[in-house]
Amino acid sequence: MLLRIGEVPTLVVSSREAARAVMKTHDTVFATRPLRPTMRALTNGGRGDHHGALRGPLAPAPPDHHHQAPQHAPHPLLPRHPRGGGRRHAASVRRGGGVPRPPRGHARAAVRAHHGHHDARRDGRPLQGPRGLAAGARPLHRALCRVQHARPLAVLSDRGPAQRRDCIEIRDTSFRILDGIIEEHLERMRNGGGGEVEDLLDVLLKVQQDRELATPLDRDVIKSVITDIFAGSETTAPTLEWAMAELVQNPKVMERATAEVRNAFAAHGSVREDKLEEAKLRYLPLVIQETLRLHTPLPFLIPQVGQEPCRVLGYDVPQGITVMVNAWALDRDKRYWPGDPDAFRPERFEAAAGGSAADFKGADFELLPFGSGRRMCPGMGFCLHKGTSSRPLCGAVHATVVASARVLRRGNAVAYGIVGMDATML
Ligand code: HEM
Repeated sequence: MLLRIGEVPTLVVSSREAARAVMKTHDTVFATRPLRPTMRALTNGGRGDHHGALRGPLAPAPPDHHHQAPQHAPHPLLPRHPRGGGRRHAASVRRGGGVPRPPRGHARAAVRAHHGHHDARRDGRPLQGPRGLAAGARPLHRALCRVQHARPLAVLSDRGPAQRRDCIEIRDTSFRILDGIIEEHLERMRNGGGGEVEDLLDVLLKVQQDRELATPLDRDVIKSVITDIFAGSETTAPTLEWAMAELVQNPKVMERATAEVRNAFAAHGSVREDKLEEAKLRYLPLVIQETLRLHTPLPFLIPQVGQEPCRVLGYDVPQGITVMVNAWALDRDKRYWPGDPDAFRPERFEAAAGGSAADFKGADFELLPFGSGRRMCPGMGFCLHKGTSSRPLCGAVHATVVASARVLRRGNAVAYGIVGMDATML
């Protein structure tokens, strides 16, 4: 379907075949995000992306960047891609070889960083070390929220100079706060770190000082990476909320999930995140998968733009056209989800009972909560927790749903949902 959004010709893709054509067959043609003037203002010219640090959620990358991206070199801050060893991660590479895996602590620091700003009680503290939210984190959080709110409009349209001025002000505010925090960190590092806990920014600054990086991380890139990681909570948090809401509204699903969790953790007396793997949960991952299907946080994924003319399912697609994959429609299409696509039914993924074998890792084009291809979500690995079942668990989401089963037992679901959601994402 061809739409005009304002003056932007936009191709909307709503079938599995068309999604495969765009995201797999012509992956390199559509590997770029549109960068209109408003988005350019908000993202400082899309800089976070051009340097291949952590791909910017709504920022474009030149296609050659993706062509050159090494196939097996995940970024030091990103966990490996669960299928394909990180091949989709655009990465900064050392000259003459792939990036060695960082010590485990670095990955943990990065993961914690993503969630830490939500709650000082947890030990995340992404940018503030052990001082938690004491100094600049609250203003930073506010500033980054403004960035997140400005992004969807900026990626879709240009509404003129006033919108651009707003975006520049929003960007400058967040960058100014980040500059202050970076200076504090550098000062601390110069003084030997004072034995404080290493956080995400420490990791980034250390990577920056690695002179062998072929694509250097400059300060603007670091600021963009941090902004991007915060953006990840815009998808994780609603997924959690929907998982809770569906559990509350579907007592049978709740009963089965709760029974599984109680049973698995009976020996421990309480739910423990560090025991998730050995708990061998099988039903709860299906609850999360069904939540991602029915409430996919980015219903049109993130727009891409064609770099050269091509043919998609026999149709000529001109260069420069914006493409949006309608994941929302795919998720509700009776061809792929027979019978009751609107119903919340985790059992539909029970392969042993004849259910769908589709998963959300980008190979099944009817289920694309994390997208697919070169621009697939690089944060998926942050959310995944490799379970012992054949399906991956969604780590952050999973841990919260598990924890909620405990709280729900006390009949406190709503209070938990409202008060505790962000605080317990990890
Ligand atoms: C439930 C959790 C999440 C969902 C459902 C999700 C979904 C998505 C989707 C659909 C895309 C666009 C993919 C495409 O166009 O093919 C995307 C891109 C992206 N996501 Fe996520 N995401 C999640 C969590 C995260 C987290 C935790 C992070 C960061 C730590 C993150 C960072 C990014 C980035 C940087 C991009 C842009 C990739 C690019 O443009 O190349 N996401 N995400």
